[in-house]
Amino acid sequence: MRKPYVFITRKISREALKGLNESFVVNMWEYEEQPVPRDILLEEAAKADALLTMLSDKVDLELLDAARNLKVIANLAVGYDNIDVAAAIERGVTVCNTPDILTDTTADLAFALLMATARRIVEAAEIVKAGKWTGWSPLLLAGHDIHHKTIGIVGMGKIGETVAKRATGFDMEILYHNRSRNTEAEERLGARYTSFEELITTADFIVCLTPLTDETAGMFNKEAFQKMKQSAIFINVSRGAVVDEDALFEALVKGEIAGAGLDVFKQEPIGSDHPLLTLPNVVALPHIGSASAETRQGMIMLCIENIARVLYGGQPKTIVNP
Ligand SMILES: NC(=O)c1ccc[n+]([C@@H]2O[C@H](COP(=O)([O-])OP(=O)(O)OC[C@H]3O[C@@H](n4cnc5c(N)ncnc54)[C@H](O)[C@@H]3O)[C@@H](O)[C@H]2O)c1
Ligand SMILES: O=C(O)[C@H](O)CO
Repeated sequence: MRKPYVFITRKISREALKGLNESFVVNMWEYEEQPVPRDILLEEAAKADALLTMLSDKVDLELLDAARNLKVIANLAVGYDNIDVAAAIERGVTVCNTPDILTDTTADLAFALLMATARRIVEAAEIVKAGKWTGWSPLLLAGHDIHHKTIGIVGMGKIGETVAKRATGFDMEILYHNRSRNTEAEERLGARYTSFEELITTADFIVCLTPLTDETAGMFNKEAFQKMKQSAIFINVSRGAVVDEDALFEALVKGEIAGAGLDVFKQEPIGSDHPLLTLPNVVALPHIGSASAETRQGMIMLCIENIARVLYGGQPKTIVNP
């Protein structure tokens, strides 16, 4: 009998594959930093019973139509905007993601990015390393306070709520906007539900943690930035396409908002000549929200477990139900 074929779209440790190797034929793209080229992905998908994909792999109609044997896609991310989930389900393909396991790690990064942007940590560290620190002075690199300010979280799901928990330690007032009320966060963390409009006009820190959907694409546009306080700091750890980046650049240049901390971009990797990267009040990170060694290892093992479960005819641990 033919052994099921599993294709992994990025290099991961051979050690992690032990659980799959016994029963399945496993192949992987042997590069850690380069995504698998589209033509190879399509060829592999055509043979695969299971794919372990990255958020940079587009799983669209073309791929799904080529993937006649495909039973499961395990995406190494909680976000699954790179996958046409409806089309996959229609073809009987199970789609899995990695929720929960990355929640605390991503919330840590979101809060670290907020702090780095508010307190100008990256700028300050660069000045010291470049030998440009000429001495202490009263307003040298004076940033914005975080404690006792108002944080507004757009997308109060698992990570949003965990960022809110961190904000309580800084005595912050917590506002949130979500598709539905999160009464647990209201009771446990004292968070207050507001409209999107109220949140963006009153918060000192606006943190986006929604998934990327048709509804959220471009939600942070020119109008939204114009409504924010001039002292507001915008943090995005969701997906780049929730932001109109030209509008964000304009808002920063015109002083309509005070700064931005961005872990994600519309085009990844962002070009080194992108206008946003020229601004000192932008802290830009290379999509590292969940990137701790422990969490990434946990995400990989969860994907492998999901693949094995589906190929053995069972239910995955974490399934995407849009
Ligand atoms: N930068 C990173 O490395 C990184 C890491 C993990 C997750 N993420 C992103 O963060 C997102 C959230 O992850 P999560 O685990 O908290 O997911 P989640 O599903 O628990 O939370 C998402 C929340 O967003 C809300 N939401 C959806 N559409 C909305 C809208 N139009 N307006 C307001 N709220 C809306 C949902 O109701 C939900 O509460 C992921 O989808 C992913 O895109 C990024
Ligand atoms: O959606 C996700 O999980 C991130 O973007 C990567 O961890």
